Amino acid sequence: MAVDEHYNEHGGFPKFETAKVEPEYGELIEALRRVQDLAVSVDMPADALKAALAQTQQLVATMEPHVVPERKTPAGRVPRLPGRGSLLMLPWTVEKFDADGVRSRGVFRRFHLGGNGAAHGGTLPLLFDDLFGLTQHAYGRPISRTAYLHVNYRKITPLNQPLVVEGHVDKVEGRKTFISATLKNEDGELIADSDALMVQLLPGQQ
Ligand SMILES: CCCCCCCCCC(=O)SCCNC(=O)CCNC(=O)[C@H](O)C(C)(C)COP(=O)(O)OP(=O)(O)OC[C@H]1O[C@@H](n2cnc3c(N)ncnc32)[C@H](O)[C@@H]1OP(=O)(O)O
Repeated sequence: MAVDEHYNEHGGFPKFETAKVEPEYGELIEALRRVQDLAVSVDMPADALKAALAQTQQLVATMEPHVVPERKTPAGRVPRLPGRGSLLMLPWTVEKFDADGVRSRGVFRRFHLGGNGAAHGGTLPLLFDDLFGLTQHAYGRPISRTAYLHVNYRKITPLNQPLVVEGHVDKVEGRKTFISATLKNEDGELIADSDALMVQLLPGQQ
């Protein structure tokens, strides 16, 4: 791989910068994920519901004064944390980040449930799309936008079982980066695969 001569030209994208956070930040994000797990799992009596509502309203009041613009929040900018500290991203951990590919490991959790014990189909493109962004970044390509993303669902995606996703750049043609990835279980069985086209932004493009 040769680092692209236009690497620093990210169209309208600013340069990605990692964030430094207090130790409690990662714990807070994990606690909020646990709340999400519970929110889709519980069936509470009225008094428990009222207590949970009051506590949640209190939490909102604590957090609300600290809202900042997109690139000021550490969410999504702490690579060592699962999901880079973003509540949107799958809470997976990157274990390989090289020009020849990116690998990430984790589980789909209760709050990713679609039905009948399987992860919601829409959570897989989220996993793949984020991996593709990292993959083209690791390859040395400027930050690009996904033009298309195709997923083949080969097997049911289980919850709470360690899985591994791995992607690599297949080819580059001008502004276009073609990337593919597989999602497997720890026995090496293929659960899904995906391929995508990412297009480098032109100056001023968002
Ligand atoms: C470390 C942190 C990393 C963070 C990374 C963040 C990455 C975020 C990735 C995303 O998820 S972005 C969100 C989802 N994607 C979008 O919202 C993209 C919306 N679409 C667009 O903005 C534009 O359509 C796009 C920039 C992708 C392309 O528009 P352009 O007008 O700049 O390009 P154009 O349409 O001229 O296409 C350029 C080339 O790509 C080809 N192309 C574009 N869309 C295509 C498509 N859908 N299928 C096949 N080919 C396509 C097109 O044919 C052409 O090929 P050639 O150069 O060979 O002629």
